[in-house]
Amino acid sequence: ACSSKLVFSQVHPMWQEPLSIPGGDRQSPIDIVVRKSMFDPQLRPLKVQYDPRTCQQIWNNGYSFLVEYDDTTDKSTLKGGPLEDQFRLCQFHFHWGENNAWGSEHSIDRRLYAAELHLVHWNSDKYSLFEEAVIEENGLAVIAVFLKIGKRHEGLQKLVDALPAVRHKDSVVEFTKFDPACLLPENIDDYWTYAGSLTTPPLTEAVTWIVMKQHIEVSHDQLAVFRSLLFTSAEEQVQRSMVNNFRVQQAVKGRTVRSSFT
Ligand SMILES: C[C@H](CNC(=O)c1ccc(S(N)(=O)=O)cc1)Cn1ccc2ccccc21
Ligand SMILES: [Zn+2]
Repeated sequence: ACSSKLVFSQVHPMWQEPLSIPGGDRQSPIDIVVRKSMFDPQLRPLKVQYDPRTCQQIWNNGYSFLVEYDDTTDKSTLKGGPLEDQFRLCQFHFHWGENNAWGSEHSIDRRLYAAELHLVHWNSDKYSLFEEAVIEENGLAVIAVFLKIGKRHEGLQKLVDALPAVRHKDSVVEFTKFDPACLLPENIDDYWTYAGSLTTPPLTEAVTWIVMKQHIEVSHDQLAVFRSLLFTSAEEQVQRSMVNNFRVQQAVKGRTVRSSFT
């Protein structure tokens, strides 16, 4: 689905930032300054209901690898938290660095993590397709979870084992019965939320971001397999490792980041 043309510079950041962005006052990612975030007692607990049977395939689209879900019915849904409507899971993907020192898109008081998981949902109460929702300001909700290097993540291993099959851009492999809830931290009640955008083109300002306070741990070797993926397709002469596929941080521009916890 991501047909947008990306322009790569030799050194990261991964793509040429466009000269102007529609609106441009609610871009993502950002640094979350904890002491400037506002506790909002009206934020409710998140309600996550994922059905592993809706898992379909893994796809290397040249900027990350996506695990895609059947979003033609309300089987894997997200509601509650800052959300007024019900949202449908359509895919999840990650962003990571060339080493463990950086790789996440968001940061907490400037602290970067080795990688960041994005679970992408669209507003199925208001729209009938992802493509419609992606251009609307209340169209998308993305849960972000930081990955820290530590103990091996058993649930992630099934995904890691499938990655060599999608090494090159545009490769797809069947991938079923994966429950993305296994990638969430134990505590999903503590999060920050703010109004933002997609972090890759078309950078549309359609995303309600929900950034988890608690990270998950993955092993060094598991993350190393992410770095064995390639940005380039099998035909290209020069192969380039898929690393540093994160966007540079954007100005907060007067936005308020709310927290669900004190
Ligand atoms: C957006 C879509 C491709 N991009 C995404 O789906 C996407 C999802 C999440 C993130 S992140 N990292 O913020 O979580 C980034 C990109 C394709 N597509 C659909 C309609 C459409 C119109 C113009 C160009 C591309 C278009
Ligand atoms: Zn992302």
